[in-house]
Amino acid sequence: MPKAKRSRNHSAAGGDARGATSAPYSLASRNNTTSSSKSSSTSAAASSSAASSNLIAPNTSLGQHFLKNPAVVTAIVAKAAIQPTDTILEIGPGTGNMTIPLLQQSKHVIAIEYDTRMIREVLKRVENTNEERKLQIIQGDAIKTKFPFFDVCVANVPYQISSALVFKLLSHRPMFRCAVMMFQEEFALRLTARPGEALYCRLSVNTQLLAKVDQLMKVGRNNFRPPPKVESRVVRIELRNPPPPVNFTEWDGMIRLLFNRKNKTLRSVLLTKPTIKMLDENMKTQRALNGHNNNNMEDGEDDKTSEQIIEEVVSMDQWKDKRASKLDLDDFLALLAEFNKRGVHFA
Ligand SMILES: C[S@@+](CC[C@H](N)C(=O)[O-])C[C@H]1O[C@@H](n2cnc3c(N)ncnc32)[C@H](O)[C@@H]1O
Repeated sequence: MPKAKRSRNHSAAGGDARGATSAPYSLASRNNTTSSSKSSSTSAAASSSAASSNLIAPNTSLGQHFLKNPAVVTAIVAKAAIQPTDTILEIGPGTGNMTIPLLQQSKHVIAIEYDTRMIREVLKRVENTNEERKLQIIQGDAIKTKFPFFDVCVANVPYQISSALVFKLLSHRPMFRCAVMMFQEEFALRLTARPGEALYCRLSVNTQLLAKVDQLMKVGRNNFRPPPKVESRVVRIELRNPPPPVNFTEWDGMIRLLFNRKNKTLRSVLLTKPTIKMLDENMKTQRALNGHNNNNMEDGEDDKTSEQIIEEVVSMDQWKDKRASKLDLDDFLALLAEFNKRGVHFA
């Protein structure tokens, strides 16, 4: 998987600035032409310029490791199960190795690419083909760009933006059908890691709370040009619909705290001075917002400090000596409900 530094150095991109704004590119609009004037073109023409695209010097600081094995491209696109009516969002099309088959199978592809050299290459590959009118390219940083409506997302992106991209997709609305994404192997395995596994982390629980993730295939480093240092994997992400009935800010506040030291007991993570101070402040704010005698709180709870409440909760048989690294989603949901019921809030 691409392992580049997520550089803010715009000149390193070999293109225009990675600005906060993003700009749409489209050959159809640029040339002011319509698809009907391209009727003699074929899909084969789109693929034929693949060889020339391979001459572009990859900028590895932008994670430019291009998929060079057509069988892998075909397999990834097949896993996306694209319908002819679909709008596809492709993040980081690079020289267009996946963009071309995506265009051939869908109604519309919107690609977000940071490097203008890549954009020119993709546009060149579709010029005068049947696919040209179906492609829209937005130049910019995918993390800063507002995503358009889409049915399916396909992406092979640098490792540095993987986490931000997953979180962006998890909160994207309206819900999309699925995202088929290539990641560095370890990152992909974190997404599906289970309690007790070494890679189980905040990313695992947040992702699994909001989505179903399937490991689809392993992709060896030699399928890329240039080969990255590590192996890659392709996963499918499907958002849970409806989403779980939990306040995500509250949830993530607790998960972040517990996974800071996931192998320590809940007691030793939560009963530290800075944590108690923070939870006391949250409690004061909540009490002020709700009125001191909060009807949702159990009798007598509103006189206790957060330290007392934490002490009581982590002493319960259910939570005694438990560590985040071994708890599953249901455990975390029950723990959060217990704290919230007693007036302890993490947001
Ligand atoms: C690993 S290459 C993949 C290229 C192509 N999809 C393929 O599989 O051959 C990643 C692509 O993402 C682009 N990229 C890197 N950071 C980006 C960002 N923040 N936003 C949008 N595109 C980015 C790179 O310029 C590069 O073209």
